Amino acid sequence: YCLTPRRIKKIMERQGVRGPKPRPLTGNILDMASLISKSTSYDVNSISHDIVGRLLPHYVAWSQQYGKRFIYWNGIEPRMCLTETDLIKEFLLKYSSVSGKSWQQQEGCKYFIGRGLLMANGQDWYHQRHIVAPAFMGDKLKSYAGYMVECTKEMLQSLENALKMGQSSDVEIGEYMRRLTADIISRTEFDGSYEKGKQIFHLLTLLQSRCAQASRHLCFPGSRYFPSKYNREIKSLKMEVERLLMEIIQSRKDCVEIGRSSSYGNDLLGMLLNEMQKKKISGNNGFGLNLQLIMDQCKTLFFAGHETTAILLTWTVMLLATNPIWQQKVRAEVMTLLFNNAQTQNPSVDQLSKLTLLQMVINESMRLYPPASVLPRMAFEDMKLGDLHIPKGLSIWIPVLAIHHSEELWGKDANEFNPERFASKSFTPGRFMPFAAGPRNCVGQAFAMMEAKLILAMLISKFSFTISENYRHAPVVVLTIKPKYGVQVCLKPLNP
Ligand code: HEM
Repeated sequence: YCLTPRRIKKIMERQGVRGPKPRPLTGNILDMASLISKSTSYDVNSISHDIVGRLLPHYVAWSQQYGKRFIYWNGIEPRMCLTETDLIKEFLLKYSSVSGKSWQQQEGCKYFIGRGLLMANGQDWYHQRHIVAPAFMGDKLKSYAGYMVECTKEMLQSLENALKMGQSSDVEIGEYMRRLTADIISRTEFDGSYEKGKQIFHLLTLLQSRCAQASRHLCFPGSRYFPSKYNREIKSLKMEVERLLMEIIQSRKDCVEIGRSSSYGNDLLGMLLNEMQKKKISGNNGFGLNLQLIMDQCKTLFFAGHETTAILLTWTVMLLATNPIWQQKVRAEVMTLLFNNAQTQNPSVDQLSKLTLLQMVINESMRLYPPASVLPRMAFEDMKLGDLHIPKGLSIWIPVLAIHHSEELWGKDANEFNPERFASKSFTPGRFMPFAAGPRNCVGQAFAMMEAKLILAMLISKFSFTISENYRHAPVVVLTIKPKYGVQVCLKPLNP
């Protein structure tokens, strides 16, 4: 904990990479916290997308002082900021097998999502990825569209009801999107046991917020053993989540064992259980899935798969509400291609890939407000990256938000909403990476895109919307980039 970071610091300093002076144990965490609390203490005056200084003030300050490459300390973990796109590409593509999630990241998520795909490393990650990835491809992926359409119809109905019953046409769309994406992932994972799934995910959301609060104290080793209020609550929530998950798993196993069913089911959980059974039969227990890992995977997919998409949808609605011309263009495209000019109520899922304007708007939304604002990865071996020697143990910190807003990479209008920039498909990889890149990119990318397009298309075909006078533009980072006070929009049914 002491000698390795010092060795890393020396190696980097010899290569001209410097940074702010760290304090014992907490490193630069307190400096970052103080800069962020100052920059986010006020709302943004107008709806400006120039948000890097607000959300990453430490990046702005240190890159101005120390240059593009600088090193800072997240507690006892040294992190090097990397913004050069060719080096990022090389790092994510070439070194994915010898880099991964650091001890600190794993420790922060241990009680919450455990060692599922998102937090796994090395061979363990490789085997998990090969089990999970097929669930998000081809026909399997298409089979989830039914859940998405069904849940979205319910959400649209509840929006209509809220408008009928309420005094005003204002709704906070973020809360609707959060509930909708949680419903969708809950059905995709647990199909028939979906109501119990919702209960599990409610507890998991509580667990996530407790872990986030406790992670502020996780800057030094051993802190998770303190019998603090957070740690006690975290343990009891974790036990309750796992008890409910075990109940679902056990009932599936019982059905197969007494011969009532020949498989564990077609949902995500069924697929993981079938895979575990296959491994058992072939006697390959080395990388087989055990029950703890299946539970961790269920939690991981819920965590990684609902909030990110809900945030993407919420910011996209805000952008369309403030850009009526684009809203109209997207509506026209959706009505023609997906709803056959209102002759059908059900969207034709096969046409989703033809919605180019909607895809451009979604891309622009993820460029301006990338749900994952930074990508941290640790080097597990010494490596050569361009002209740099990266020592084992150094974390590479990729500030996705800053790269997405860079004038050098996107031009003078980098902070403006202009979906037209995505009209040509040839944008350099390394400068647009909402889903990361390389072998360790987002496994649910295609699922998220299908879900986002279906939900936005169905919403825009039913309602027109403008931004409410009550909306206060105040993006903040709480794991993802969130609107602090939600996004209030005025909805108007298109066919009252
Ligand atoms: C707009 C929506 C989404 C965004 C922007 C997003 C973004 C990302 C990013 C940036 C990563 C890399 C994180 C890292 O390595 O530090 C990632 C990984 C991951 N995502 Fe997503 N994601 C989205 C939706 C989903 C969905 C819908 C699912 C599943 C249902 C999902 C499951 C995962 C998993 C399991 C990983 C870990 C992959 C691995 O390490 O091999 N994501 N996502």
